[in-house]
Amino acid sequence: MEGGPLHQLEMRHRRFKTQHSTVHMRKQNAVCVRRAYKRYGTKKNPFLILEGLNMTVPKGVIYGLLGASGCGKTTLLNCIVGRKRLNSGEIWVLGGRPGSRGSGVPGPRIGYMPQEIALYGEFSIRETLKYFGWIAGMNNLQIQDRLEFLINFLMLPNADDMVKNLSGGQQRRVSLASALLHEPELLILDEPTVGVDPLLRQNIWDHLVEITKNGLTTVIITTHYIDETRQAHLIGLMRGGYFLAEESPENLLRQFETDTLEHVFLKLSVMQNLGCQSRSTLARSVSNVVGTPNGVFVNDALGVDNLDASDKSEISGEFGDNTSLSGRSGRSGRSIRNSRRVSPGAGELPVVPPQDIVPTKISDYFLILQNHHMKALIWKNFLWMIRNSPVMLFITLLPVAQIVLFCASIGHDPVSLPVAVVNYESQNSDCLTPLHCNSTKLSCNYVSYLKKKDLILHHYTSEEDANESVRKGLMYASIIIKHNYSSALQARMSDLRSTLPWDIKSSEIDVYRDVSSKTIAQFLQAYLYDTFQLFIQDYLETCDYDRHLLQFPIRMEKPIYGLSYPNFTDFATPGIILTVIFFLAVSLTSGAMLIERNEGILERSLVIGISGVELLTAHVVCQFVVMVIQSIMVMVFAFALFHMTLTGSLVLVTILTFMTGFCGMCYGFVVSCLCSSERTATYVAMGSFLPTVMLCGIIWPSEAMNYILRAFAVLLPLTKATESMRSILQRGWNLYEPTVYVGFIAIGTWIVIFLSVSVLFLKFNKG
Ligand SMILES: Nc1ncnc2c1ncn2[C@@H]1O[C@H](COP(=O)(O)OP(=O)(O)OP(=O)(O)O)[C@@H](O)[C@H]1O
Repeated sequence: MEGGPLHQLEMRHRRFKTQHSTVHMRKQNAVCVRRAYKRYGTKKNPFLILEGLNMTVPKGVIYGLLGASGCGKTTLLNCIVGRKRLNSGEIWVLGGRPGSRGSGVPGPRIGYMPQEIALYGEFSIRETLKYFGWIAGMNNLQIQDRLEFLINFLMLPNADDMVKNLSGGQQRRVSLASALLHEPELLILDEPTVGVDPLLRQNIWDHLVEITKNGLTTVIITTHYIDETRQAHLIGLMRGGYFLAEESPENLLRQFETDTLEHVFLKLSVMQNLGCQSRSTLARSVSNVVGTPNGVFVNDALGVDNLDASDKSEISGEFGDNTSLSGRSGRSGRSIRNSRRVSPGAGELPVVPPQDIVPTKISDYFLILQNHHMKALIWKNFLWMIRNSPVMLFITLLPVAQIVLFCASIGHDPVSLPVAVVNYESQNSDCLTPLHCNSTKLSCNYVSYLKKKDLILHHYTSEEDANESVRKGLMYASIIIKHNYSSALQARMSDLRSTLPWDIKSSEIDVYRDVSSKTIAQFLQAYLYDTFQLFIQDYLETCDYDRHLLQFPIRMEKPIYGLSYPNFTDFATPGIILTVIFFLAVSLTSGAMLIERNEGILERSLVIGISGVELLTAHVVCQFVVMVIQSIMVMVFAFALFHMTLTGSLVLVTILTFMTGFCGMCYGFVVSCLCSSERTATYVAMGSFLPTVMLCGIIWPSEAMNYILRAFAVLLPLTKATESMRSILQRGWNLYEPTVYVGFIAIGTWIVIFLSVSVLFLKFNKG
């Protein structure tokens, strides 16, 4: 350096003084991070990752981001690409704030290679690049050109090889190719050279040097191979939530008088650990005025103490200054903690300058779905379904299988019930004479009526033995008929007024039941009553009486709605159809979303510019097709094959079923937003399935429910929809009936609620 220290100080002071607009300067850089604070955990128990970090990446440089595993490099990159938000501080990327309207970030201006492979194993290399190319707005010809170049350059195998069949290193290279494909302005590569052989690693670096030469492309790269970043123009050494240095590799090596960057990092870390030095002192030891390829100056703290306060804050901001004067208050001389858990309230920051207001056109508000995005997403979703066709076939047929099982197994009258009979009058012998008015073996005639009811009768000789068989669980009931049954019954019927108590008692048939199964016990009771009624009316006719004399004197006329003999299947069918369609849509949607998210492809798609609304819409389109097929098949099986009652409009039933499936899809979106793994999503789906079945009046009338629960159950998505469908099916009601349209309104409201929650979640939940 020329001149004395005073001259140098003067020169530097002048240089700093010329910078008037910090915001303007920040926008000139490819990336500019100022006073970034990022914590995980809760406010009470925070885990601080970025602690007042400043970073400046001028345009057209390769920026090597170095730091120990877990120091927060990926977190920083995620904040830069707009996938995570800082707790405080500012980030400028390509002149705008990530995520702000008109910034283009996230968007195709960025090429992002995350640390994970983040690709679909079932797609070929060509299909993978086609998907990302389409999202970036490339046409097929452009994609093909770049594909050929990247396959050769990255030494990839055949373009039609499936990603899952590639080695780990090859998969990483496909991931790198996806980031390089559309030649973005800013390339963010999280450990691209892991598992790559040294020759190819060198080629990759050469390529990065090549593409940054014209100053139009900027690269931020993280790596664990510290010495490979010698080819970077700038290196940021990250430790303890901020940068120990942000310099060119040559300067770091020169200042530390060492041959390897590893040693530089080691020395800086040791110095930081000494803790007695302020960060400005630390930086003073390592920094000097350094020219970057674009002539941008970095990290010079020398002489800044002589500047006035306003200058200091500008300098610390503008120069990616890791001496961070503005963020230094209260931290000077503090040693880095081994555990970076900090007390609540740490990290109070100066006010961040206001964000520029980007003028928005009205058309921006209508441009929610971009054609090339939708084309790529829908194509990708259908391709995924085709590649997973066995699973998709299973999922598509599952509702049909369930409705078939339901129709075949639920709601029918139980048959072949074993019953013990002790007939003391006929001694269990077969009836030799038909029913007639003077019969002395009426009991035997009644027993033959019971046989017609498809009961399996077992004859016993004593009441004790018959009851014992019930006690042992062999029979559902024992029927005991007394010695003089016929004469007692005839006496009872001939003169009601003077019937003796003895005859009343003897004309009764005693039944001992096992009522542990309420349904069976009720059916058996009904069988015995019905059979006896038929028997006694037939008997009356043989004695020339009107058979209606012994009919229960309340007459059930033909029902206004429903069948004369209503069955449980008809009652439960609407709820079962809606529940099956709803919950299969939940599991299909949440599963697809979680696979997309957990395989990392979602993150990647969002960084390249896909919006939450586009993502949801594409899933809705693809899964709606599946749901429509499922619903149509379910209805064909329920109404055409199993002849479930359908008196109303099939169109209304179909629309309601589609809406319910759509509502299930939207709930699936919410579940996938709230759950981090498929296992948790399965628990949530299962956890909501049973309450829905129990509370929505599907298997038992809601009128029988506890009144508080009933008030709550009314609000659930399927309660009103089930009532509505039941009314269409059984009563033949139309849409103008309140019960019917309330069901539609209820399910529509839930669709809006679930969709809004999902869209808001995708929009705002960033880290
Ligand atoms: N979502 C999260 N919730 C809580 N802690 C997290 C979360 N993501 C990351 N962390 C923690 O933050 C720290 C920094 O993680 P990050 O992935 O940014 O580190 P890194 O420097 O990229 O590490 P590596 O080089 O190993 O990839 C780690 O201790 C990690 O466990």
